[in-house]
Amino acid sequence: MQKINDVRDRLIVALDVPTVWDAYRLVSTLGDGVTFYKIGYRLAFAGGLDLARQLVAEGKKVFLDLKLHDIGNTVREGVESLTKLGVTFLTVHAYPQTMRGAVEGRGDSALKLLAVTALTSYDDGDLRDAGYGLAVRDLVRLRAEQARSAGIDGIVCSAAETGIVREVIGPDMVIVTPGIRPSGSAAGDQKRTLTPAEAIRIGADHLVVGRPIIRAADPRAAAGAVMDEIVAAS
Ligand SMILES: O=C(O)c1cc(=O)[nH]c(=O)n1[C@@H]1O[C@H](COP(=O)(O)O)[C@@H](O)[C@H]1O
Repeated sequence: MQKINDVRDRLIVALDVPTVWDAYRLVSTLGDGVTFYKIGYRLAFAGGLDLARQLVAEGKKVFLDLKLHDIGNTVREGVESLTKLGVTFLTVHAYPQTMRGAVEGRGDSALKLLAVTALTSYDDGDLRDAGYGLAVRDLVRLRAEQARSAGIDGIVCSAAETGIVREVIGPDMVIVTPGIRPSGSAAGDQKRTLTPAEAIRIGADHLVVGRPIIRAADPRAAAGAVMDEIVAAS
């Protein structure tokens, strides 16, 4: 498992809010208890890249979740541009050409690339509908192997696959798990979910949590409860 010096870094809160203003309000509500934020489609397309720079300047860690996927050359050039933002993580889809392009673009910068294996909203039936002949666990395993060969830094998967992924990637790559649901919270569109405590016990390095925190009546208390679970299970 990766060495994480500050246990707070194990929780990544997804800033899936409509505006930079909403994001700032949330970051200020959550305060020092949350050190790591994810910026995805919603904010990235609404001023989120400048926000990423700003959060980094304020000492927060940022996971830029752009899930890049294109021909290798285009991915390489896009990743090269993104190395200048100072963010910690960037996602690409775990297709071999895409991952190789991304690794070239990352070069020896500090940016860490995460490969998204099988989205946590997918089950075996959804993969079949998308034209795949593999079950979720087999696809995750294959993509984790390909990510390791390509020189990717970490894997995004459901916490339920942490065991098989760790077996494939060894101790040095990081495992980041969305689809986290504290007990009693609504799954929404997520199909492969685990609780924060289960995810940590099974060996996930970082947990991504969005709606259970950002849509809670009291986001600070919700984040605190997730963090308490993480600390107790660590
Ligand atoms: O790459 C991701 O972060 C990601 C991969 C995945 O397989 N599943 C997944 O839910 N995510 C992201 O993780 C976050 C989960 O949010 P909630 O379902 O609201 O907790 C969203 O921002 C998703 O875009």
